Amino acid sequence: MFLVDWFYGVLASLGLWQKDAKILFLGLDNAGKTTLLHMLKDEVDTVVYLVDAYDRERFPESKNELDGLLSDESLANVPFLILGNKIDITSAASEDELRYHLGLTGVTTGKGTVNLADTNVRPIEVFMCSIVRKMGYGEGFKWMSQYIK
Ligand SMILES: Nc1nc2c(ncn2[C@@H]2O[C@H](COP(=O)(O)OP(=O)(O)OP(=O)(O)O)[C@@H](O)[C@H]2O)c(=O)[nH]1
Repeated sequence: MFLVDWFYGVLASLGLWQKDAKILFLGLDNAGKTTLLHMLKDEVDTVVYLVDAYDRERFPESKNELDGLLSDESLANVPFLILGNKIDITSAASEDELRYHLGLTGVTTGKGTVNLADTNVRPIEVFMCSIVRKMGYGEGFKWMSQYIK
């Protein structure tokens, strides 16, 4: 659902609305994907933020980037799904550890069905996953879907 909305947004902003197209943003590290995505963020209905839960060295960098997104006015009411990936690696960070390093302890809004419609609270939650093992992210997307109109 988020992908559909997101792609429609991207298509509209690129003048490709109602054209039959699937667009993939691909490129190596440092090619500029993130910068381009930042520029397209005004049409965004939800954000999925991926963190490598095994790469502890980059937690501070990941937190900085996340903080920047969370404080971006154009994303003020946008739900954030944080996916802590690579939990198939046994020494990957636990959910609590990841929450701590991302500054999310006590600030997430709750798993399951949580009605935030009449509040000013932005939905934000952490789900741990292993994308290669096809584990965990389904729950995250399900959680997120309740906040997409
Ligand atoms: N162990 C493990 N490795 C994973 C998992 N998901 C992805 N990877 C590996 O992590 C590496 C990076 O994955 P990518 O999908 O290329 O990551 P990316 O975010 O697109 O990276 P950039 O292109 O640099 O922006 C690859 O070697 C993947 O095989 C996972 O669930 N578990």
